[in-house]
Amino acid sequence: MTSLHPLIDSGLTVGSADHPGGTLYCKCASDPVEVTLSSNVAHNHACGCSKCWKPAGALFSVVGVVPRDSVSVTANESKLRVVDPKATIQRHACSECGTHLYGRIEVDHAFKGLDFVHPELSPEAGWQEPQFAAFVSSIIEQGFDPAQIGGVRDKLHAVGLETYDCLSPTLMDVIATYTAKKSGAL
Ligand SMILES: N[C@@H](CCC(=O)N[C@@H](CS)C(=O)NCC(=O)O)C(=O)O
Ligand SMILES: [Zn+2]
Ligand SMILES: [Zn+2]
Repeated sequence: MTSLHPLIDSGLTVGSADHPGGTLYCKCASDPVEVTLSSNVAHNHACGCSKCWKPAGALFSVVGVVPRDSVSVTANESKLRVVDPKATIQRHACSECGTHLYGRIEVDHAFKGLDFVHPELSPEAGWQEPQFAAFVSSIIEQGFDPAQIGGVRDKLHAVGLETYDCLSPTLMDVIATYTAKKSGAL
Protein backbone atom coordinates (compact mmCIF):
# COMPACT_ATOMS: atom_id res chain seq x y z
CA MET A 1 0.00 0.00 0.00
CA THR A 2 1.02 3.64 -0.43
CA SER A 3 2.99 5.11 2.47
CA LEU A 4 0.85 6.53 5.26
CA HIS A 5 3.96 8.11 6.80
CA PRO A 6 7.50 6.77 7.36
CA LEU A 7 6.96 6.93 11.15
CA ILE A 8 3.81 4.81 10.85
CA ASP A 9 4.35 2.34 7.98
CA SER A 10 6.44 -0.16 9.92
CA GLY A 11 4.92 0.38 13.36
CA LEU A 12 5.42 3.09 15.95
CA THR A 13 8.60 3.64 17.94
CA VAL A 14 7.64 4.59 21.48
CA GLY A 15 9.25 7.84 22.64
CA SER A 16 10.72 8.61 26.04
CA ALA A 17 8.58 10.41 28.61
CA ASP A 18 11.40 12.75 29.64
CA HIS A 19 12.54 13.66 26.10
CA PRO A 20 14.02 17.16 26.42
CA GLY A 21 13.33 18.48 22.90
CA GLY A 22 15.76 19.05 20.06
CA THR A 23 16.36 20.84 16.80
CA LEU A 24 14.22 20.76 13.65
CA TYR A 25 15.81 21.35 10.23
CA CYS A 26 14.16 22.08 6.89
CA LYS A 27 15.18 19.96 3.88
CA CYS A 28 17.54 22.49 2.26
CA ALA A 29 20.99 20.99 1.59
CA SER A 30 22.60 24.30 2.45
CA ASP A 31 21.65 26.96 4.98
CA PRO A 32 18.71 25.02 6.43
CA VAL A 33 16.19 26.80 8.62
CA GLU A 34 16.74 25.58 12.15
CA VAL A 35 14.15 25.64 14.94
CA THR A 36 15.08 24.63 18.46
CA LEU A 37 12.44 23.14 20.77
CA SER A 38 13.05 23.05 24.52
CA SER A 39 10.38 20.45 25.21
CA ASN A 40 8.93 17.21 23.88
CA VAL A 41 5.79 17.35 21.71
CA ALA A 42 2.36 16.54 23.14
CA HIS A 43 -0.81 15.30 21.40
CA ASN A 44 1.39 14.08 18.57
CA HIS A 45 -0.78 12.66 15.79
CA ALA A 46 -1.16 11.74 12.17
CA CYS A 47 -3.17 14.38 10.29
CA GLY A 48 -4.71 13.73 6.86
CA CYS A 49 -5.81 17.31 6.25
CA SER A 50 -4.68 19.20 3.18
CA LYS A 51 -2.94 21.94 5.13
CA CYS A 52 -0.46 20.08 7.29
CA TRP A 53 2.98 19.41 5.80
CA LYS A 54 3.63 15.82 4.68
CA PRO A 55 6.92 14.28 3.62
CA ALA A 56 7.16 13.32 -0.08
CA GLY A 57 4.94 10.36 -0.94
CA ALA A 58 3.13 10.22 2.42
CA LEU A 59 -0.66 10.40 2.82
CA PHE A 60 -0.43 11.82 6.34
CA SER A 61 1.43 14.46 8.25
CA VAL A 62 2.73 13.73 11.75
CA VAL A 63 2.28 16.79 13.93
CA GLY A 64 2.37 17.57 17.64
CA VAL A 65 2.25 20.65 19.85
CA VAL A 66 4.76 22.42 22.10
CA PRO A 67 4.32 25.56 24.20
CA ARG A 68 5.07 28.56 22.04
CA ASP A 69 7.72 29.69 24.55
CA SER A 70 9.64 26.47 23.83
CA VAL A 71 10.13 27.38 20.16
CA SER A 72 12.99 29.49 18.84
CA VAL A 73 14.22 29.94 15.31
CA THR A 74 17.96 29.48 15.66
CA ALA A 75 19.18 29.76 12.02
CA ASN A 76 18.10 31.15 8.65
CA GLU A 77 14.82 32.67 9.84
CA SER A 78 14.82 34.97 6.78
CA LYS A 79 13.81 31.95 4.63
CA LEU A 80 10.52 31.47 6.51
CA ARG A 81 7.18 32.55 5.00
CA VAL A 82 3.61 32.12 6.30
CA VAL A 83 1.88 29.68 3.92
CA ASP A 84 -1.67 31.00 4.31
CA PRO A 85 -2.03 34.18 6.36
CA LYS A 86 -5.82 33.64 6.55
CA ALA A 87 -5.59 30.19 8.19
CA THR A 88 -6.08 29.79 11.93
CA ILE A 89 -2.69 28.12 12.14
CA GLN A 90 -0.01 30.37 10.65
CA ARG A 91 2.27 27.72 9.16
CA HIS A 92 5.81 29.03 8.80
CA ALA A 93 7.45 27.23 5.87
CA CYS A 94 10.88 27.40 4.25
CA SER A 95 10.47 29.42 1.05
CA GLU A 96 13.11 27.27 -0.70
CA CYS A 97 12.20 23.66 0.14
CA GLY A 98 8.59 24.10 1.31
CA THR A 99 9.02 22.29 4.65
CA HIS A 100 6.81 23.65 7.43
CA LEU A 101 8.88 24.46 10.52
CA TYR A 102 6.20 25.60 12.96
CA GLY A 103 2.53 26.63 12.98
CA ARG A 104 1.39 29.35 15.37
CA ILE A 105 -2.07 30.62 16.34
CA GLU A 106 -2.33 34.38 16.80
CA VAL A 107 -6.14 34.67 16.99
CA ASP A 108 -8.43 33.86 19.93
CA HIS A 109 -8.50 30.04 19.99
CA ALA A 110 -8.44 27.12 22.44
CA PHE A 111 -4.94 26.18 21.23
CA LYS A 112 -3.44 29.67 21.25
CA GLY A 113 -0.06 29.45 22.99
CA LEU A 114 0.76 26.08 21.46
CA ASP A 115 2.83 25.74 18.28
CA PHE A 116 2.36 22.88 15.81
CA VAL A 117 5.58 21.11 14.81
CA HIS A 118 6.76 18.00 12.93
CA PRO A 119 9.18 16.10 15.21
CA GLU A 120 10.47 14.01 12.27
CA LEU A 121 12.43 17.11 11.16
CA SER A 122 14.73 16.48 14.12
CA PRO A 123 17.54 13.90 13.92
CA GLU A 124 17.13 13.13 17.64
CA ALA A 125 15.17 10.04 18.73
CA GLY A 126 12.74 9.87 21.65
CA TRP A 127 9.95 12.24 20.60
CA GLN A 128 6.45 11.24 21.69
CA GLU A 129 5.08 8.72 19.20
CA PRO A 130 1.79 9.47 17.38
CA GLN A 131 -1.23 9.02 19.64
CA PHE A 132 -4.11 8.97 17.13
CA ALA A 133 -4.99 9.77 13.51
CA ALA A 134 -7.03 12.89 12.75
CA PHE A 135 -8.85 14.11 9.62
CA VAL A 136 -8.55 10.68 7.97
CA SER A 137 -11.38 11.28 5.48
CA SER A 138 -9.64 14.49 4.36
CA ILE A 139 -7.19 12.44 2.25
CA ILE A 140 -10.12 11.72 -0.10
CA GLU A 141 -10.47 15.48 -0.69
CA GLN A 142 -6.89 15.38 -1.98
CA GLY A 143 -7.67 12.59 -4.47
CA PHE A 144 -7.34 9.36 -2.47
CA ASP A 145 -9.72 6.64 -3.73
CA PRO A 146 -12.67 6.48 -1.29
CA ALA A 147 -12.99 2.74 -2.01
CA GLN A 148 -9.56 2.26 -0.37
CA ILE A 149 -10.12 4.31 2.80
CA GLY A 150 -11.10 1.22 4.80
CA GLY A 151 -7.62 -0.20 4.20
CA VAL A 152 -6.06 3.02 5.46
CA ARG A 153 -8.13 2.88 8.66
CA ASP A 154 -7.24 -0.82 9.08
CA LYS A 155 -3.52 -0.04 8.77
CA LEU A 156 -3.77 2.84 11.29
CA HIS A 157 -5.65 0.60 13.73
CA ALA A 158 -3.07 -2.19 13.20
CA VAL A 159 -0.26 0.08 14.48
CA GLY A 160 -2.44 1.17 17.42
CA LEU A 161 -3.80 4.50 16.20
CA GLU A 162 -7.50 5.27 16.68
CA THR A 163 -8.92 7.11 13.67
CA TYR A 164 -11.01 10.27 13.65
CA ASP A 165 -12.35 12.65 11.03
CA CYS A 166 -11.76 15.71 13.16
CA LEU A 167 -9.42 15.77 16.19
CA SER A 168 -9.41 13.25 19.05
CA PRO A 169 -12.21 13.38 21.68
CA THR A 170 -9.76 14.89 24.21
CA LEU A 171 -8.84 17.75 21.91
CA MET A 172 -12.44 18.29 20.78
CA ASP A 173 -13.37 18.49 24.50
CA VAL A 174 -10.68 21.15 25.03
CA ILE A 175 -12.12 23.19 22.14
CA ALA A 176 -15.72 22.74 23.36
CA THR A 177 -14.81 23.72 26.94
CA TYR A 178 -13.06 26.84 25.68
CA THR A 179 -16.11 27.74 23.55
CA ALA A 180 -18.52 27.13 26.47
CA LYS A 181 -16.45 29.27 28.84
CA LYS A 182 -16.36 32.05 26.27
CA SER A 183 -20.11 32.00 25.73
CA GLY A 184 -20.88 31.69 29.45
CA ALA A 185 -22.47 28.23 29.10
CA LEU A 186 -19.84 27.03 31.58
N1 LIG B 1 -10.86 18.77 5.31
C1 LIG B 1 -10.06 19.96 5.52
C2 LIG B 1 -9.71 20.03 6.99
C3 LIG B 1 -8.80 21.18 7.32
C4 LIG B 1 -8.70 21.37 8.83
O1 LIG B 1 -9.71 21.74 9.46
N2 LIG B 1 -7.52 21.09 9.41
C5 LIG B 1 -7.46 21.15 10.85
C6 LIG B 1 -6.38 20.18 11.31
S1 LIG B 1 -4.75 20.75 11.05
C7 LIG B 1 -7.23 22.50 11.41
O2 LIG B 1 -7.27 22.68 12.62
N3 LIG B 1 -6.97 23.50 10.60
C8 LIG B 1 -6.74 24.85 11.04
C9 LIG B 1 -5.81 25.52 10.07
O3 LIG B 1 -5.38 24.84 9.13
O4 LIG B 1 -5.46 26.68 10.25
C10 LIG B 1 -8.79 19.87 4.67
O5 LIG B 1 -8.30 18.77 4.46
O6 LIG B 1 -8.30 20.92 4.21
ZN1 LIG C 1 14.47 24.73 3.35
ZN1 LIG D 1 -3.87 19.01 9.64
